[in-house]
This record gives sequence, structure tokens and C-alpha cells, in this order.
Amino acid sequence: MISVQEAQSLIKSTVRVLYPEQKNLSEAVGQVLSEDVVSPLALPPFRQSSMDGYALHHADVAQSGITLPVVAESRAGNDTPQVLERGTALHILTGAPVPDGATAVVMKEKVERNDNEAAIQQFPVSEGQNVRSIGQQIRKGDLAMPKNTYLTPGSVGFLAGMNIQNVKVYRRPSVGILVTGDELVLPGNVLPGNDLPGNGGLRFGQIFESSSSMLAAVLRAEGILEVEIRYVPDDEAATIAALRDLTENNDVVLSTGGVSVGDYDFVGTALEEIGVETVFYKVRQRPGKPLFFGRNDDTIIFALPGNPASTLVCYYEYVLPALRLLSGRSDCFLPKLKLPITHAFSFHGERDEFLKATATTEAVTPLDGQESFALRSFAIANALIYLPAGQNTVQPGDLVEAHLLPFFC
Ligand SMILES: Nc1nc2c(c(=O)[nH]1)N[C@H]1C(S)=C(S)[C@@H](COP(=O)(O)OP(=O)(O)OC[C@H]3O[C@@H](n4cnc5c(N)ncnc54)[C@H](O)[C@@H]3O)O[C@H]1N2
Ligand code: MOO
Repeated sequence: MISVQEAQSLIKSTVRVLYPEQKNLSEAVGQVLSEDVVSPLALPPFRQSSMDGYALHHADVAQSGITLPVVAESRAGNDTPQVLERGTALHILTGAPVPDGATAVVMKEKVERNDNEAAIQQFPVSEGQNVRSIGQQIRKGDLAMPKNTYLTPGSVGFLAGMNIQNVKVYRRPSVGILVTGDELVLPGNVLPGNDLPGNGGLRFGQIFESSSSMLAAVLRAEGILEVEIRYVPDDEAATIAALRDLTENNDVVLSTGGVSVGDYDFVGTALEEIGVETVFYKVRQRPGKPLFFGRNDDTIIFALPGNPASTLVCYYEYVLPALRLLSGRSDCFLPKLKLPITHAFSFHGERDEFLKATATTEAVTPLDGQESFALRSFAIANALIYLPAGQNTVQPGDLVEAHLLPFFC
């Protein structure tokens, strides 16, 4: 059994970034640039007014109240270059080209307009005031965004403003999910005769399968939509066949259940049978001890423990970082904050604990119902508290490490 830190560093050292692809800019948000983007033009491309007002030569305003004739107008979209004579003013609107000869724009609120004259109620007027210079944001040929930058909506807007329509980004992984378990019934798949009052549609011994919807949901939240889900009973041959198919067809395979030591846990045998190389098996943590991580050619494989809360903790702490590394992100782990805990908590044993919690920027509260079979606390959690085995008793106000889930805002 290895530590949480050893497991996470093995993931970092094992996972290699996927090859890049050309993507339409509008579809590339959330992906990582695989090459530098250089600006093909200066922004702004011409001298622009940043205010509605009057363009003039700043030296023409020798005192407040000076009056200048208004000789022309420039509005946004004006495509005719203009020249301003000394001693005159030009009515200008925000975003419009500033004429040659004008060195400043005085905002409308500081001007009294009478017919064709503008009385400037400001002194002094400084050179360059309210004028955006050519290339003030970026010059032609400058590095706009370096390789390995994560594309946010802001990045998309910035690049669109340079007429960049396609970008080269690291590919997102495709994911195969293998769900194992004889006891599982797919939601919505209630068999005739089973919908007896009071049993919710289940036969004795059955439960509704929840982990595949949950995994598809966290993958969707990460922008991963290429997801293939296979369901198998606790049967060795079926598990081997499905795992082999998924491993051949995907960058990442996640299995749920059947990875512990039970007589009907066939995932371990199947992994061995198809030749998956073990990177680690079992992590000193609760929940999620029987986590397996391995690789087979270009595919990485996580066998996630079946208890749904264990599945999700392992997803956030190990699978998500691996998916991000594959996609070219280096900031792959959940962000961490040291926060005071609001309630006392203690545990026994030698495994580190991950507790479902609600966090604010001020404090973190462990939730009731930490058992690994239950998702009720996870349903409202926005953080995990990480307590190493050495910190097994905490009092209100003690600082603990909170790992913020992607939904923490
Ligand atoms: N003798 C031992 N028994 C167990 C050990 C151990 O060390 N020795 N470890 C326990 C721990 S910790 C965990 S976690 C589980 C993991 O076992 P598996 O990965 O083999 O999971 P299963 O037995 O198949 O399922 C566990 C539990 O979760 C439910 N489940 C499974 N898949 C789903 C799903 N897709 N949707 C909803 N619920 C699911 C399943 O019905 C079981 O209740 O092993 C312990 N045992
Ligand atoms: O890890 Mo098990 O995940 O303790 O229930």
C-alpha cells in the first residue's frame, strides 16, 4: 500500500500529454495551447477614442472655457482617415478613429456645446488623454499567448479580436467506463413485475446503478464528451472482453467495482489477462483504498473502488489530475486552501481521510454521513477535507487542508 502523495506523484510521472489537434477557436475553450500564438496585427489597429467627446490638439486649450469650432465628426466604424487642423475640434464617439493632428479627447461632460462651437471646461488637457494608441494592447508580431496556456472564455475573446479562428491545442482524452456488478439496475430500466409498491422498482438485493451517471457528469464538467459506457455482470469472461475493447478504443479506461478481494471481483484478473502494467494498487486512504492505476500501450487505466463515494473521491484526487495532464494542463490537482475547521473530528486507523465538506473562503465544515457507500453528503459538498493519519483529532478552529471541488465558487 502506498501513500496519497506517492500515488499522486506516480500519476504525474506516468501520464504523458496527448498529441495536439487543430480546433475551431469557439470549441477550444477549456483546452491548452500546444503552440505559441503570435499576434497578426496591432490592437488597437488605429488610434481610438476611449470616450464620447471632442478630439483636439491639447496645446490649443490654453485655459478653461476656451472655444473651438467643431468642424467634423468621427464615429465608430468611420473608415475615412481624417486630419484635424490646429485650433479646431472634432465631435468623436467611443471606439472611433482619432484624426491625425488630434492629440487628446475631452469627454463630453467637460464640454459645453453651442451650435458649431465647443467650450472646453477643462484645463490643462494632457497629451494622449482618452486616446488609445496603436498597439497599446498588443503589437503586430508580439507573443499573444504562449504554448501551454489554458484557454478561458477571456482567451477566446482576446484571440477572436485578432481574427484567429483556429488554434492548435492538446487533444482531450476519450474515456471508456466499465461498470461491474450483478446487483446493479440501470435507472429507468425497471423490469415488468418489479415495480411493486414500496420497493422503488427493485427486486430484493438490487440497487440502482449510480456511478456511471456520476462519472459521465464529472467528465462532462471537465469538457470530456467522448465517453463510452459498458455494463457487465460479475463474470470473468465478460469483464475481460469488455475491458479489452475499452482499452483498445480509448485513451483512458475507468472501471467501477470488482477491484477488492471478493470472490466475484474480476477486475484484477481481467487487468492481468489483458496485460495491463500495474503502476500502483491500494492507497493508504479512506475512502478508496483498493484503487488501481496502470497502463497498457497508450491507454491509462484506473480501477475505481465500487462504493460510490470512494469512486468519486478517487476521481477527484487521481483521475481528474490524470485527465488534465493528458490534456496538457500542469495545474492538475484540486486547488488547496488551509482553512479553520468548524467542527471537531477524530478517526482511528492508519489511513489518511478525505471528508466530504462545505467550504467558504473563511472556513470548512465536514458533513454528516461520511460512509463510502453513501452519496448524500457528496450531493451537497463543494470541497474535500484532507486529514493525514497523523492529524487524526482536530478541534474547531484548527487549520486543515481543504481541496476545492471544481464547483467551489
Ligand atoms: N475483505 C475485504 N473486503 C473489503 C475490503 C477489504 O479490504 N477487504 N475493502 C472494502 C473497501 S475499502 C471497498 S471501497 C470495497 C471496494 O470493493 P469493490 O471495488 O470490489 O466494489 P464492489 O464490491 O463491487 O462494490 C462495493 C459497493 O459499492 C456498490 N456499487 C458498486 N458499483 C456501483 C455502481 N456502479 N453504482 C452504485 N453502487 C455501486 C456495490 O453494490 C457495493 O455495495 O470493498 C470493501 N470490501
Ligand atoms: O475505501 Mo473503501 O473505499 O473505505 O469504502
